[in-house]
Amino acid sequence: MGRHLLITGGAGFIGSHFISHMLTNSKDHITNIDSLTYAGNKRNTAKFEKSYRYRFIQCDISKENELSLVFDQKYDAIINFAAESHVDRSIHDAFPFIDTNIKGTFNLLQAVLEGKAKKMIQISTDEVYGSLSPTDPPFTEKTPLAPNNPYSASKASSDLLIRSYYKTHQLSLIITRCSNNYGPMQHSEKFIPKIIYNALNNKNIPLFGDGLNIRDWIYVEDHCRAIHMVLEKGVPGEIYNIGGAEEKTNLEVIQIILGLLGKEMKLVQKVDDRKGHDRRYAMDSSKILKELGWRQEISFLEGIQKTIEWYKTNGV
Ligand SMILES: Cc1cn([C@H]2C[C@H](O)[C@@H](COP(=O)(O)OP(=O)(O)O[C@H]3O[C@H](C)C(=O)[C@H](O)[C@H]3O)O2)c(=O)[nH]c1=O
Repeated sequence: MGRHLLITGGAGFIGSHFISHMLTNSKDHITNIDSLTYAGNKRNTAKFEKSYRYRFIQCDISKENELSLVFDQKYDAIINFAAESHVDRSIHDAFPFIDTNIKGTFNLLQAVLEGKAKKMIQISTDEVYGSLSPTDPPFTEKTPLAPNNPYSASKASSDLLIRSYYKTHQLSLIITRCSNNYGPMQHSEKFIPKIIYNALNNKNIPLFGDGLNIRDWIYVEDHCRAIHMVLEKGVPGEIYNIGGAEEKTNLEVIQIILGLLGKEMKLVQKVDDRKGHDRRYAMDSSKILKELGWRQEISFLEGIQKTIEWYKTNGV
C-alpha cells in the first residue's frame, strides 16, 4: 500500500526530482503542495501528474488558512523542499525569504506538533555554515552556523526552529544539508543552467568577481537518493550533510561546460561581485556514508553531460 508523504515545493527543481524518484522507487502516495511562484513550474511535474499515487494542491506554506486544507488526512512524513532559494534575490528583497523559509517551516512544525504528520525532514543547505577559505577543512554537522546572506540566514533560522521543536517536544525531525545541486529542470537564474543556456545562444556569461569562488557540485538525483535513505533510516534529531565531492571554482565550471559545447571562453564577462559572496563551500559527507551507506554516484563530468543534453532538447 505504501505511506502517504506530503512534499512541499514539489513543482520546484529538487522537489520534483524527489517526487519522481519516490514514485519510481517506492509504493508511497504523494501529495505535492506548491505555491507556484516564479520558480515552480508545472512542466516539472507533467510526467507524473496522471499517476494515481500523486495529487497536487496549490498552497503557500506561509499561509495557515491554505495549509489547513491540505491536512484533510494525516501524513506519514512531510519533506519540506518549499523555499525561496536564490541568494541574489534575497540581497535585493529578503521579505519572501523570511515568510516562506521561516514562517512556512514554523507552520509545518505546528502541524507535526498537532499530530497531522508523524515526522518531518527539513531540506536545508551547506550555506548555513557560512564560508570557508581554500585551505579550511570541509563543513561537518558540528560546524557552527554562520550564515552570511539573508537566504542562508533564513535557512539557518528554520534549522534552529527544527532543533527547538525536537528538543522541546521530542518530535521526529531530521535536517539534511546539501551542497550545490545541478541537473535537468533547474531554474535559469542558477549558475549552471545560465552558463548552458547563454552558451547555446552565444550570449555573454556573467562571472561574479574573480571567478575563483568554490562550490561543491552534486547531481540532483544523487541528492534525492540521499533524502530517500534519510527518510528510511535517518535518526530523529540528527543532521546529515550531503556533498558531491566535486569542488570546482566557478571559472572551472565554465571552462568544462564551454569545452563540452565547443564554445570559446570569450563569452565570459566578468561583472561586479555578489555582495557578501561566500568564497568556498565544501562538505564532509562521512556521517551519511558511515551511518546510512550513502555516497554520490554520478561524477561531475557525467552529470553535466546529461544536463547539457537535457537543456539542448528542452530549453530553459
Ligand atoms: C547566477 C550566477 C552565479 N555566479 C556564481 C555565484 C556562486 O559563487 C556560484 C553559484 O551561484 P548560484 O547562485 O547558482 O548558487 P549559490 O549562491 O552557490 O547557492 C545555491 O546553492 C546553495 C547550496 C543553496 O542552498 C542555494 O539555494 C542555491 O541557489 O556562481 C556567477 O558568477 N554568475 C551568475 O550569473
